[in-house]
Amino acid sequence: MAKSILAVNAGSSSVKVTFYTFTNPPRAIADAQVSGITAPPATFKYQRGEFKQKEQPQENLATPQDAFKYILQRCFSDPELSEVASDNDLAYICHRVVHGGDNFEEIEINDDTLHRLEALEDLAPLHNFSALEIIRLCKKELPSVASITFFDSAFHQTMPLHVKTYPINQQIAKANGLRKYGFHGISYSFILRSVAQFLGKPAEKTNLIVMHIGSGASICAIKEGKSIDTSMGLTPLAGLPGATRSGDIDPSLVFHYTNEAGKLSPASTKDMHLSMAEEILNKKSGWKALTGTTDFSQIAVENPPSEAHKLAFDILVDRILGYIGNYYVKLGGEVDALVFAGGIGEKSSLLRRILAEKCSSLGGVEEDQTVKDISKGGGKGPRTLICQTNEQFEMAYHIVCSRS
Ligand SMILES: Nc1ncnc2c1ncn2[C@@H]1O[C@H](COP(=O)(O)OP(=O)(O)O)[C@@H](O)[C@H]1O
Ligand SMILES: CC(=O)OP(=O)(O)O
Ligand SMILES: [Mg+2]
Repeated sequence: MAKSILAVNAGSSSVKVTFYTFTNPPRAIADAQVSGITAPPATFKYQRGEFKQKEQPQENLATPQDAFKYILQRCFSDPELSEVASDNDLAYICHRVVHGGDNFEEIEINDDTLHRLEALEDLAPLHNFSALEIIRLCKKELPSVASITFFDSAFHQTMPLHVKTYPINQQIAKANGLRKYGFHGISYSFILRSVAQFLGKPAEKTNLIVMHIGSGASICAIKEGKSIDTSMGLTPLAGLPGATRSGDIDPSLVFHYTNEAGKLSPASTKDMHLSMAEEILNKKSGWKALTGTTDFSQIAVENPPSEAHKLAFDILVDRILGYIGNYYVKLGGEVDALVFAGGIGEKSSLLRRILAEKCSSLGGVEEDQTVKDISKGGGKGPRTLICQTNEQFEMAYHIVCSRS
């Protein structure tokens, strides 16, 4: 039997895993995810063909590594999933790694490349560490299978220099790699291809404003198939707020957070070496700080349970609008579509409706297909689309295209 591809997407609140056939295009054999890692109890969802299952595991799945181990054990022990019962059935494992630094192409993991990626761990504190833990686990538990990493940041390498550059001392910036990188690029790459196909245009002639709104949220301006700007920066903290992230703030806020702030010693968690400020802004801010929940489905409701929930919703709408206006102007008003994606972008019709209403000045802005048209406005202005993004597919597709 032909071997399969295992694609792993460790997000900040979820681990999504899909097994694919080694065919062009890859076909999903089974799909498993653990979501709500930051809002326990976590939920396990499993799909194999027509068979669907959803449950709350007894085990405490508090980290992406726990979630991955659990998923693997569930899939390998499913008697109906005969295609993948052990590492012998796998040709490749693809891993989404959020921060790739100056690596733009996929990388096959060996001791040397793993060390190089370990050097980037601090730059995506909610992501790279977990992805690398999963890679280390695969190396140990599935040693015969090659692990290939794909980088979220690679898609944004086309951003112009004046967009990528922070106006700080350039010697220090260059020596330390301090620039805008941008993330969610595997998702943007999938969305660009799917939406261009849907619109019947070549990707290299397609202009989009894409919103990937999940536990981490970002927006990307795509001109003629290339990223020209995106809201995340050196790290995924910049730009829009998220489940536990502040998004953009005045950087000086850090020095005024407490009277003691200047005196704090760095709080290094055992494995991640985060400074206290980084930890607060990455893990203790966003929806969690405002409302106590990281579950946006409790916030995006017609009658919010508290003023704080309403405020959280209004903040997200306001920040997204700021970027849409910015990118609409940068694209010279030539936008084929505004695209909603990511857990919140795909599922919250309320967020989409409010944003569409507020974007009506752009000329008319408004489920189980990959791309769905929800435009209103009689053909004036950009169309509004929902795209069910699929980072696992994107990685498997690249493997099939480049290695078969
Ligand atoms: N119906 C819904 N309405 C609003 N938000 C939702 C809904 N369903 C899921 N979400 C939110 O989507 C987010 C997860 O998005 P996802 O893109 O899967 O996250 P990750 O960052 O882990 O990849 C969570 O914050 C969850 O609360
Ligand atoms: C980059 C990022 O924030 O990813 P996610 O939304 O999957 O957490
Ligand atoms: Mg994600």
